[in-house]
Amino acid sequence: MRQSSLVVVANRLPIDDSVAPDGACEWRRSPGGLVSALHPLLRHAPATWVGWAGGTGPAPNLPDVDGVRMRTVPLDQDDLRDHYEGFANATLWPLYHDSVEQPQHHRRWWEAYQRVNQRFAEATAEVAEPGAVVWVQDYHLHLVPGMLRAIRPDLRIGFFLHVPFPPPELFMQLPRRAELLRGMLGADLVGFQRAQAAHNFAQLVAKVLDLPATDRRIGIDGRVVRIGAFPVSIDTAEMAALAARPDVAARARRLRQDLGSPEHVILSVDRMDYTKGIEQRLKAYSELLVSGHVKVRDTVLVQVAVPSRERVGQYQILRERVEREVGRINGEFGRVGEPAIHYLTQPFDRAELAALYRVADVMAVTPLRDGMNLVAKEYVAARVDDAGALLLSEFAGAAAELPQAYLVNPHDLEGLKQGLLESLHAAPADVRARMRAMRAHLHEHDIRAWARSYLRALDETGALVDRLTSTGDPATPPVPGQPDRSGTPTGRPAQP
Ligand SMILES: O=P(O)(O)OC[C@H]1O[C@@H](O)[C@H](O)[C@@H](O)[C@@H]1O
Repeated sequence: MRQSSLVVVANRLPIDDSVAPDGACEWRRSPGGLVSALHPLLRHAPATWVGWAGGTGPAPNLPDVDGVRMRTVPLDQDDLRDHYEGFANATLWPLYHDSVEQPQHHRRWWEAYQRVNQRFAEATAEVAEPGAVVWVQDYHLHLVPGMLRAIRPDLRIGFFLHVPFPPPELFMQLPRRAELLRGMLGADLVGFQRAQAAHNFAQLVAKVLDLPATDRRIGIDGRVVRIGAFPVSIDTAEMAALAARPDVAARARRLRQDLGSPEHVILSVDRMDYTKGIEQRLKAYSELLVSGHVKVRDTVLVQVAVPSRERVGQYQILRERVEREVGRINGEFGRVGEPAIHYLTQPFDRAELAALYRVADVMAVTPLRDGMNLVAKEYVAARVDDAGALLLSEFAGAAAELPQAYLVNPHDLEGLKQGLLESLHAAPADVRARMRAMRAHLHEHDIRAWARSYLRALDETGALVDRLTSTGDPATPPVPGQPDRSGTPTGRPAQP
């Protein structure tokens, strides 16, 4: 078994399968996301990515992807239903997003969650070389740090949560709250998107486990676990380069014509998820049509809603409701060849997405709760022309970093309507100034800065990151507000 000095562990492998022209199955690196973030670091390691390849068959033996080894963890039908669709996405996901849908609790789901986490921990233990750095990602794998430490105490283990971490009042509902917290504390560093989440975690650890905890450090079993905020980001330069391509700019012009050359284009791009506030946004738009503040010929809404977790009941219900509402609005306000809403459920390739971003005068990103929301950041990165208004929910993690967006509370229907109108009719100079400031922020705080700052904080000696970044990639200075190697926050803290 080949072993690696850096191991990333995530529920999904960073690859997609597609069918080659000769009919064979091909695996390709998935565009965007975490893999783009880590790739520049991983390729110098050598590194292994431990994850699920999708589906429920036997684990495929995958080739290295761009120099990164793939270690597949199989899930069977029961694991898929009880671990992924059950405990991860019908218990934790709604609970962590303010319980906007009711979290469900089933003992069978918890058993599957433990079983699958143990499988991930064992696979990781096999591929990590002595003293390796292991970075565990997200809410599907809360127990892995603890389980892994029990097998391999020599490892340096990090855990990062991409979604919000809820306040104690909500988390306390979990029947297995103590086990989940203990699992995370198997790590040396627990990272969150926002400082508030780290605070929630420290409070819970003190309350549920009776351990000494501050917002920075927790003592357990004679060890110190550090906690902190590391807001995740995107590959800003890649998105900007894509959006600046002449073919993408031409495609954007064409899209505008295809939309009927309206005065205003509003765009929303979401996974079909009840946390994204799609229904609230449609209601606001529909009321603006009724009151005549928005007219179909002048303004169009393009709503991309890519189906997600389709076997989970709450997602099925949402899709039906969204589609009924889109149909109603188009029936009532559209005309032949002029729908009020252009509704698309297909996933887009990156170039088409960049063209859509470039055509959007207003990008409406209004989730009810979101760990970060990378679509908001992608839109900003794509606006190389400094145009375009970002309408952003206060409840997206991104709002703390992009205060120049037009911020709204998506639970407040009148406020949402007001925000839409304000961003639609904002003075071009104001729009430009805001966009420029947001682009400058993302230029500095990109995904590489995020990965490096996290790994620096995890690997306190700095040996690993120095080795990874000494091969051509210029070292990035610590990100303001995030811990440096000594765990000391630097510069301006991320806003709450
Ligand atoms: O993996 P899924 O269920 O298709 O969801 C997409 C992503 O949704 C994100 O918001 C989660 O934090 C990721 O971990 C997840 O991969």
